[in-house]
Amino acid sequence: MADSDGSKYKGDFRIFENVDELATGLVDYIAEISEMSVKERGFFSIALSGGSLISFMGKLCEAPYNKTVDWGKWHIFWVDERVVAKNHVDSNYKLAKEVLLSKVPILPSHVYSINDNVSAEEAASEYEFVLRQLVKTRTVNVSESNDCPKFDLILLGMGPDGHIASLFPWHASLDLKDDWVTYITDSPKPPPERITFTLPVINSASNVAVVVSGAAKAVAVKLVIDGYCEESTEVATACRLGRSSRLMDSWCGFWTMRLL
Ligand SMILES: O=C1O[C@H](COP(=O)(O)O)[C@@H](O)[C@H](O)[C@H]1O
Repeated sequence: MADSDGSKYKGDFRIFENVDELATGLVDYIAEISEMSVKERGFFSIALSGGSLISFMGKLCEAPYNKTVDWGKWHIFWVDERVVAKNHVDSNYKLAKEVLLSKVPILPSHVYSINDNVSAEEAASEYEFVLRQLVKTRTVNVSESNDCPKFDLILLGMGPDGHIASLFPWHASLDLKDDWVTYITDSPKPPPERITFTLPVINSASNVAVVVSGAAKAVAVKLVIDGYCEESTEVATACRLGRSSRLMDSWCGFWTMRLL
């Protein structure tokens, strides 16, 4: 498997019987990468999406993870965020806070949420500025092949239309090469105003997992799997899917990519 700039990825598909087993598989995977990153770098930088993925992460608040995970070393970011107040029902931050952040000893200063008092454009540019500072101090690692941040782990969900983060099929934001964080004001899924990491940042992470469940997403997952079989393995694949007539009934699992 090779990315467009020649980077190599190793990945696998993990399929589960039900969402409870999916949640266990996911938190085992997260705990393993957290341990490895803390051992190697002294930090664990993780970027979260919103949506159903976050509910699965609730298992991290249970034993043994609540005691074994080195929470003090976690630095938490958002791959994408809706430009709404932090206490708004659509806020990805609010969801993560309720499910995880308020229940484990993560340091508040290690939680990098967006500025919800400014426009989408300003929020994206401020978020990129914050990221640039953290890359300078290597709290977030840097990619060897470009100057992008190299998160230890990026967790993505996927919509039925194949969107990941707030990168929607055929949207111009998919083609951005130099920005790390961008904004959109025309999201096909409400709310319309969002900020999102760009594909170069997502494709530079050490590890990426795309977590998907439900019948509504089966078509999109089938296309991703076909894409993998054809050796087209960028995360971008998921965004460029569109629709297909080849159906699977449902899907419950996640697929991983590890930068070699
Ligand atoms: O709008 C969004 O949707 C996707 C998928 O959400 P899900 O609830 O269908 O799992 C999510 O990954 C993204 O972060 C979010 O902003």
